[in-house]
Amino acid sequence: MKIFKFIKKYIFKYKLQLFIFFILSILSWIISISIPYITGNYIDSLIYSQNSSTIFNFTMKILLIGIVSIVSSFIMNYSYVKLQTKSAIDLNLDVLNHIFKLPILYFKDIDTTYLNQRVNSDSNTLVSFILNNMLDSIIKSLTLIFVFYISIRINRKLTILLIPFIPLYLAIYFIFKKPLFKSGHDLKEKQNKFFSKMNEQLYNIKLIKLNSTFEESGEQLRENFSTVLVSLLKYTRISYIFSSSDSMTVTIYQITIFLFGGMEIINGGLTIGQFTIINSYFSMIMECISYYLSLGKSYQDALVSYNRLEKILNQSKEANGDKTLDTIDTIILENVYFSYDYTRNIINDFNYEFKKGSIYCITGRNGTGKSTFINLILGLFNDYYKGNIYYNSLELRKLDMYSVRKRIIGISEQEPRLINDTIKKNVVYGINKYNYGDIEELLKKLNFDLNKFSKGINTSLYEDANNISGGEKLKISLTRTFLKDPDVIILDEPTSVLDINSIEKLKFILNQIKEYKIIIIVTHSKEILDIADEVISSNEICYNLNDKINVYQS
Ligand SMILES: Nc1ncnc2c1ncn2[C@@H]1O[C@H](COP(=O)(O)OP(=O)(O)OP(=O)(O)O)[C@@H](O)[C@H]1O
Repeated sequence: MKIFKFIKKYIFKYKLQLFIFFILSILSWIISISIPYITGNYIDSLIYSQNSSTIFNFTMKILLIGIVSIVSSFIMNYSYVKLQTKSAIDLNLDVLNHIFKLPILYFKDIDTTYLNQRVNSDSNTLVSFILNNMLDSIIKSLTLIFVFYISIRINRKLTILLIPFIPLYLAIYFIFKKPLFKSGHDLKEKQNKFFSKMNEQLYNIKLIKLNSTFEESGEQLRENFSTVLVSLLKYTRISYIFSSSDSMTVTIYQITIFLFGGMEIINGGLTIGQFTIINSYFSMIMECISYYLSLGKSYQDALVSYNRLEKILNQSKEANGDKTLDTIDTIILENVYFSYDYTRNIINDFNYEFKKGSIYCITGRNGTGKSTFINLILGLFNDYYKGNIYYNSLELRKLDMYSVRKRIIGISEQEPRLINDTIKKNVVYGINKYNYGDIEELLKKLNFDLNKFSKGINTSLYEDANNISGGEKLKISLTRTFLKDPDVIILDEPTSVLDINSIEKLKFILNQIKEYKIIIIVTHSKEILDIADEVISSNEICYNLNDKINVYQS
């Protein structure tokens, strides 16, 4: 029931498809349940009346039913596929949307390919489970009632013989419930991890080539696969024992029907037509019961998926306030502390004021917290710091930083990533309003030679392809930052991959625009320090890296 509650909003969104699917499922059920009855009566009328019009009527009926059945099952399947795919993708995107808003440190120990795989397969499993069973479970119950009723009316003794098999089925399900859930869960986890490992190998193709670690990579995959195989075999063993109990029961049923049904015909308690009706209806009863058995199994599979999605959705989103700003004039830090793991402070009682109209350079040794500091003032660590950070007079935790970052902060990262799209799309990524002419002008100002690219600004770029250099990537990211024309500009190591000439161009642009902006630059390079109004050493941010006594606890 909790799975249904969780999924219903995704499938009820597509009411028309759902309606068509339901109506046609019911039609196909009526057809399947009436055919044995019509056939049994046909056999008896052939035996007792020998009238040729009976044959004509029966064949016409079967032809009509056949045509209706073919057309309706096509439309039913078509609606099902549409409904299933759309609902599953909606669920998938909702979960992804939640993941996007989890604290950045959640991703520290998470394999994102694995996570993606997991969300996708779990969303599909859940939607399919509900769609396949929501109506089927009702139809199968109706079938059981209807078929029992007709069978009892035809032959009470034979029908009563079937009843003890029902508790037997239930007992089998309850015995296998836990092992099936556990082995199913284990298998899904291992499969997702294995595929993510495969993906990682392709992602690191350059690293593998440069170090010629082809054999080691293959070996790693094989090792990983062997754990998948162990889980798969265990799951197969348990599933097989579970399903073979089903076939065993079918065999016992059939023996019972043929033995007692045959005797009843000989003794005149059943006509041949009635025997075929009962025989077909008993097969339906078997189908229904084995459906309920497999429902138990697929419910356990769906429960695994539900628990895994719920675990993600129960993760709290990162703190993000609701106040917004139209301009930023100052960023003030008051007694700010930050630690990743509460064993060592990366930022230690830091106080500072950043004002519009100045360029600030943050320098310092590797690993001393410069990038951490940038992430902190951008609002990525809102759940983890102590002290106060004010934008104008509003504390960072109260601000809707999604909106502030989107509109009035521009960031160029140390290792900018590209989206797989054209140069133009990469430059305007995340920017709603821009002037097309400004793009080319900015690229030119940064010494970015568009003529080198076959289709100019419309050339497609790929993050992992080598059709663009590190410096060119950085220039795209810088162009995006300047095109946005934000109040705060943050550049993390902007000069590390730029040539001297391009550094001079960048400095020129920064000096030109600084009057109305707060510009913060993280740098190791001395070449850019001369444009700084203030230089902050990372030692000031964390004045004693080994200070374990003073570690703050949140
Ligand atoms: N997600 C994280 N979890 C735990 N520790 C982290 C995390 N990110 C960074 N650190 C640690 O925090 C310290 C500061 O890292 P940070 O990246 O801020 O340094 P940095 O000054 O920018 O270095 P660099 O000059 O090399 O870019 C490092 O010791 C690093 O190992």
